Amino acid sequence: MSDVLLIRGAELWGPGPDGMPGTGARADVLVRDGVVAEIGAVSAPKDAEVVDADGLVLLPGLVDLHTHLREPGREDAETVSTGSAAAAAGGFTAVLAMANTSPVTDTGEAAERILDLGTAAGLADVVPVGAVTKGLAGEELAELGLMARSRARVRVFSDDGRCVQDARVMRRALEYLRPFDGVVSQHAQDANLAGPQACCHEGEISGRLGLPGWPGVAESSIVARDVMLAEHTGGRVHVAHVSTAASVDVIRWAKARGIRVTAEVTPHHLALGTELVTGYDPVYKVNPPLRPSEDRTALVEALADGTIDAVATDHAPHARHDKEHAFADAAFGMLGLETALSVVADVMVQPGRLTWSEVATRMSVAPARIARLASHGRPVAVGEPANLVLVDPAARTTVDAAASQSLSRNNPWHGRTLPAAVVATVLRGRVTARDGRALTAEEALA
Ligand SMILES: NC(=O)N[C@@H](CC(=O)O)C(=O)O
Ligand SMILES: [Zn+2]
Ligand SMILES: [Zn+2]
Repeated sequence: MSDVLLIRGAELWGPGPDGMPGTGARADVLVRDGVVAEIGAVSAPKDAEVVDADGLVLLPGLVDLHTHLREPGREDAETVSTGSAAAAAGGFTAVLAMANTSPVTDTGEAAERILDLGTAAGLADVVPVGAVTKGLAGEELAELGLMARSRARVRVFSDDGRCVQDARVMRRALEYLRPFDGVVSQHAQDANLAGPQACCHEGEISGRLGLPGWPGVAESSIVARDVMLAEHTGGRVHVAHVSTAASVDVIRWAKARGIRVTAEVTPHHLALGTELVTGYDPVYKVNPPLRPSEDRTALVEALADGTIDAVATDHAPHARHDKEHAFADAAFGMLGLETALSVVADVMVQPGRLTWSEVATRMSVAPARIARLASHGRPVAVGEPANLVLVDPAARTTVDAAASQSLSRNNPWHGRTLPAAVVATVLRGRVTARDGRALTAEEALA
């Protein structure tokens, strides 16, 4: 493969050299040695690989703050390699790998192992998230400082899958992480309000189906507590997978007060409603649960106005033998990496709620800033690392779960037709995926 790449005639919607929002102006982008070398009307050097980008949108490579890659421990559901392939196919150049693996990522060595697995796969920057507490047990702080100072330079810490329930532990984590500029990504859910059997939104539908539910207040009450702890400590809190209107209100209030809080929403919480569980199909079983339309409307508005900073997938692969059970017994979680951009295009761009420039902000610039990733979410400008995604905004694709790059098949979008498609993903100047297929590891590292 050539080390020189010419992307010809793309609409530039990522932030420009001055950091200002992109305007969609058309230009050629020449990439050499992993860096953007020239922008404008560029004649192709004779050794260049040329990608015709007529009618296509060029954005900085997407960054996912919330991915479950399952390695080590559950390589039957996903590996760093297969998850990286799904990421590249979906337009991502960096993913943050959640710590709820087996063993848990709660030491510097464990974090470095994840980093090295990502490097070996070569399809996306795999950035480990560190656990907040040892073994995700919620009691003793994990080796936060050692993870932060390791080669993996961990800045995002989360017990995701579980809430940091103890306010004292949360306070200590926020205090401890301040000098490292770290952030706690909280799975906000009061375990005492939800109950161990909860498996969908608590409301009229859960009552009718006879399924125990999570009330929305189990989430918003923890968000309220955490923003007050962030104010008290001066630390940074990030709310993972926000799912209720009340949580959005708390975040809006906290931001207005100057509290250091950020938030993410998943494509599925924007687009899918609690009524889907009436068919008892476990593909719609996810934590936090799909919510009623009032909540979804508030999430869409908050993502549009920037109260919610980022879209994150919460890509949660599960093997068939864990997912294909009666609703009450199935594992929580759904795939997300390969469909995220199309779902955002469907819910946010097509109805005119976000421009492509704002998509670049919510799916690349903001998540990179929250995770303190220096080489992602950058302006499309000369001298910047060439981490890019090329999107066809006019494409329509019917999702085929069987065609996924993920090892798992728990894809809630199967059979749905979605707008916009990732044409190419570029990581430091190398094409990592074309037309929904990631390169093989050998091709990527060649
Ligand atoms: N989202 C889910 O339903 N499941 C996640 C855990 C989590 O994100 O809380 C998982 O690890 O499977
Ligand atoms: Zn979670
Ligand atoms: Zn998660």
